[in-house]
Amino acid sequence: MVTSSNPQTIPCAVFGASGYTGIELVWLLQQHPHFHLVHAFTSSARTAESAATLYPQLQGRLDLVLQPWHSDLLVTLGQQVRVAFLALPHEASAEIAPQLIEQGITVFDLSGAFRLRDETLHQATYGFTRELADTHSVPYGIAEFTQLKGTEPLVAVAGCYPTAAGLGLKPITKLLRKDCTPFISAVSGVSGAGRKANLTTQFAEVSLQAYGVTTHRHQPEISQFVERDVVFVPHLGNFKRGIVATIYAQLADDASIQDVESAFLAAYDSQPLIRIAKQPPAQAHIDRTPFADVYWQVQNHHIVICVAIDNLLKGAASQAVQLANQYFGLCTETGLMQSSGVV
Ligand SMILES: NC(=O)C1=CN([C@@H]2O[C@H](COP(=O)(O)OP(=O)(O)OC[C@H]3O[C@@H](n4cnc5c(N)ncnc54)[C@H](OP(=O)(O)O)[C@@H]3O)[C@@H](O)[C@H]2O)C=CC1
Ligand SMILES: CC(=O)N[C@@H](CCC(=O)OP(=O)(O)O)C(=O)O
Repeated sequence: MVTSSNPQTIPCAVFGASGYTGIELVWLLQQHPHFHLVHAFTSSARTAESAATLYPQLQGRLDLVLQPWHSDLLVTLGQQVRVAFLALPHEASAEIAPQLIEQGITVFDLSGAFRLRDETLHQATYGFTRELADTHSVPYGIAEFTQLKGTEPLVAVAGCYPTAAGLGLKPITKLLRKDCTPFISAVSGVSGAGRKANLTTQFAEVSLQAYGVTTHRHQPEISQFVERDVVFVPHLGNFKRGIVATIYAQLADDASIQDVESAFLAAYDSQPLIRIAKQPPAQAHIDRTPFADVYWQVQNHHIVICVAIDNLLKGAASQAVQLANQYFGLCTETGLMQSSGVV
């Protein structure tokens, strides 16, 4: 275990470092007091390139060369690092994670490859199979609700929309009507789709619009976490980063406003990266921060919950670092409070 009185460093690597969540991880880990970034990898399609060539805003602030990943580096990597953060497409994570685990490296995976426990549901959602023997034992990482022993080989970091929806719903699920199906409407900035070129996320094409209605892969993930069916409708908005989610549900007849208040306070009072908001949170409030802002109102037995997060930080990179902090016995917010974002 690493503690602040025992300032040991933990060598780590980032995969997918040229992508949006990967470069955010690199930036967080470079400034972290306990993690030491030994390698940052791109795909094998690239040649070695400085991080500042791909992200000029880092020029003069980060002197780091991103290396193309080749599987012949595996054994050496196993001797060099203790932890790997994977910011890769789902199928690439599914392939690389077991190889890293085999080398004794603990993996924090930001993709959807290991989030759904049920193999049939995973296949129906993602369209590929996983080579991992026991997907049921992989911890699902929403940091405020995940207990890690520090011995798990793999942690499946939650998705961006599921983090927003889960943080809003999880504290009050026991207070809902048994037959209530919560409705989640959420708007994401375009960085949610990653850096690769894509017509639908090109600046001139984006106009606030719902997508994936009834088919989005985050519906089963949210449902698995809150342990009930949900309706989820994501929207793409014409802004760069952030998710603003609005959740509607019906409270049980015997649930009071005080019960709701107590449930949220019990869940979040001692959580430094959750802010109970006094007004509906805006994208600007969480932009480039590791916080989730949570707000609710009850009218009769209707509850509306609003949650805002930065998709690249609390929805991905800073949540992965939070989980890694917890894994190594550090305070959850270590190295995160001053995070500023790259993209
Ligand atoms: N964007 C977001 O808001 C969130 C994303 N996620 C998840 O995080 C992961 C990364 O997303 P994001 O950063 O947006 O994606 P990007 O498209 O921005 O980046 C993908 C990265 O993966 C690398 N890569 C692609 N294929 C391979 C491969 N076969 N082997 C090694 N490296 C490879 C790319 O390298 P190269 O540049 O060389 O092609 C690039 O560095 C995804 O699984 C995504 O679902 C999770 C939460 C939020
Ligand atoms: C705007 C946009 O396209 N968002 C992505 C979700 C972000 C993401 O990469 O999903 P994970 O959090 O599951 O990894 C999508 O709808 O697929």
